[in-house]
Amino acid sequence: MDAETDINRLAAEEAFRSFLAAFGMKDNEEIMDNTPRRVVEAYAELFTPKAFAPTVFHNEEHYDELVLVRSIPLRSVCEHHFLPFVGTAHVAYLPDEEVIGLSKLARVVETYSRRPQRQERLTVQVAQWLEDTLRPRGVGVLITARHSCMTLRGARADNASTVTSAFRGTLTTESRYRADFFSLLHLGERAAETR
Ligand SMILES: Nc1nc2c(ncn2[C@@H]2O[C@H](COP(=O)(O)OP(=O)(O)OP(=O)(O)O)[C@@H](O)[C@H]2O)c(=O)[nH]1
Ligand SMILES: [Zn+2]
Repeated sequence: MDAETDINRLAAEEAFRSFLAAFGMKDNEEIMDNTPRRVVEAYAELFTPKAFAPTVFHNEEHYDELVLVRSIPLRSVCEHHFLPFVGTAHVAYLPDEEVIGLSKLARVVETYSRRPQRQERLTVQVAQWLEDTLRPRGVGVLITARHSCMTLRGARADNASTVTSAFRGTLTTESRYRADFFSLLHLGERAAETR
């Protein structure tokens, strides 16, 4: 997957300097001199995906149960307030002819997180990427996240978290695989509780 961010840093810094001035911060030298550069660098980092190759292997063992990578850390920025949302993604698929390098499931979550996002879109993009890249028999993605725009400000709903999911193929059509997906997730939660 290609990295495709093109940022005009100087223009962004100038714009943020104007933003700070409009907030009445003109007299603070440190803020006016250095903060715009730091903020631009911070958002540039948050919005620059790393390119990666989706390594796949022939499924010579005919492995035909779910592969689930649990608890992939997720950090993104909401497109509405440009504030972070942070959480966890669980990504599963039912292989057909090929299996994918496990780390690629974490990398795809990271890639789609590195842009202004909406949790629903991120969830669907990860599921669709896996569907398009691997042509598996099924896909399941579940994301849980806390949005700081609704915990730190606004509604200030401190502990509220949002759960979204996307399914493809057999995870949509066959209840057995959907049930497996959730039971594997819960197994993980119970194991984590006993640690
Ligand atoms: N569906 C969805 N909504 C989101 C996401 N991230 C933030 N939002 C919401 O986007 C909405 C923007 O609503 P507005 O009414 O335009 O903004 P606002 O006045 O700042 O709203 P409040 O947050 O309620 O103060 C808010 O309800 C946010 O909670 C997301 O990933 N998905
Ligand atoms: Zn928001």
